[in-house]
Amino acid sequence: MASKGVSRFVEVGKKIVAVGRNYSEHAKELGNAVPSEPILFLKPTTSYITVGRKIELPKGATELHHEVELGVVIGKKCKDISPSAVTDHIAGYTVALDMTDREKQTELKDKKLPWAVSKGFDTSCPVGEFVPKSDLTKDVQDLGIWLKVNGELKQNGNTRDMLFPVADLISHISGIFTLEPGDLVLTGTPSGVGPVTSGDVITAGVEGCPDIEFTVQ
Ligand SMILES: O=C(O)/C=C/C(=O)CC(=O)C(=O)O
Ligand SMILES: [Mg+2]
Repeated sequence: MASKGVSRFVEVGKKIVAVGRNYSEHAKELGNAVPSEPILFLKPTTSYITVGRKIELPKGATELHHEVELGVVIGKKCKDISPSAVTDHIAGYTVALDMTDREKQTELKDKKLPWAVSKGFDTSCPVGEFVPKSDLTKDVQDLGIWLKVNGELKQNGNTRDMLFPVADLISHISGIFTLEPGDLVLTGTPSGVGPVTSGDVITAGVEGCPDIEFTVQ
């Protein structure tokens, strides 16, 4: 468990819950309406990799997209908790990528099918070092969040622009899925998502967390 400080990396618990379209500019750049409640999906824990591993292109993928996200690591069981109780249930934070096979996702969306295949393939959830919440000196809703591909800035946002802030998200999720210690919540990506290909180097950061670097195999 990350909260026990065994590893400097996040050691993901039983699940990764991801939030979609949580920044209006990102919802709009993909031609989607701004949601009226959080859109949730799950990524398998086998999608999780830490620094040193490579992101693998899923078989047949022609449009693998980067999405940088603030990751929230759960510290205490959350079931039906109120927004005001959320901070007490968080262990800490990390930088995460929600790698997405965008062509596959579009195909699935068109057929009104779930996104799992496009979001949950092996290596689709690169994650950085664990930052205990006590080490984050800034407001979690005022953190710069950015991503570069081969040194070129592609995403540059701020967590203040989340449609549903972390406290509301975790409270909402806890009414549906019980969150357990070590579970990781990906809080959505700001605008600027785009393709990467074999050999590309992705660097990304969230203010207050160590930057990450991953190469696409
Ligand atoms: O609806 C779409 O076309 C795409 C949505 C996403 O990929 C959602 C996210 O994962 C996100 O906003 O972070
Ligand atoms: Mg995402």
